[in-house]
Amino acid sequence: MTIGHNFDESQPFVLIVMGVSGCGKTTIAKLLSEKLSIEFVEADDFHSQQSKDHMAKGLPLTDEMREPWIKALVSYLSQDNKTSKVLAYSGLRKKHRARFRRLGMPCIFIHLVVDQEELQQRINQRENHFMPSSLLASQFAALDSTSTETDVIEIDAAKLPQNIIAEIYTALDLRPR
Ligand SMILES: Nc1ncnc2c1ncn2[C@@H]1O[C@H](COP(=O)(O)OP(=O)(O)O)[C@@H](O)[C@H]1O
Ligand SMILES: O=C(O)[C@H](O)[C@@H](O)[C@H](O)[C@H](O)COP(=O)(O)O
Repeated sequence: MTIGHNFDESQPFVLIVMGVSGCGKTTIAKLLSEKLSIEFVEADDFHSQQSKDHMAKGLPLTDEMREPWIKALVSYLSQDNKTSKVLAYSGLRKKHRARFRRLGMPCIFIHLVVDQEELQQRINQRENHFMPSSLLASQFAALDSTSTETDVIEIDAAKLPQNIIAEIYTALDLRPR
């Protein structure tokens, strides 16, 4: 999908790299922030210790538990609408994605799509992270489809990071830097 003609990179914007655990949100969002020279925001840094402990035990968050997390994220982003940011955030729930669209800054979602088998391997290889791969099934169960949302670019993310970045650049019609 190409939404480049609706996207003006000369004005402050928020790019939200989303998807289930292990799809590459942090990896791709960090690369984008470096290439675009804009702030990187990691949604995992906004979880309470209680939520992280809960997930580390193999228990999924409920929407009720996600609520303070979403509030903290939206509150952080709404403090500054003058500088662009790239956020790594799972964005599984449609009603939560809608909250970011009300920030008052153009907001584009990049949904990284990877199959469960590949994700399982990635998560098992990842070190120093609270999220176990046993939560993958519940991640897919919580994921509300993005296919009807016109500001979401769905990217097949089972490829090399540099190829994913190239696809995002094409979809958003970003200037090469
Ligand atoms: N495109 C990719 N191909 C292969 N491995 C990847 C890719 N993107 C990320 N990874 C690896 O998969 C693991 C999960 O990536 P991460 O960026 O932490 O995902 P997320 O933030 O979505 O949970 C990490 O070990 C990372 O190095
Ligand atoms: O890097 C990851 O594995 C995910 O980003 C993960 O840490 C995420 O924060 C949780 O999945 C909690 O949120 P959700 O249950 O809403 O995805």
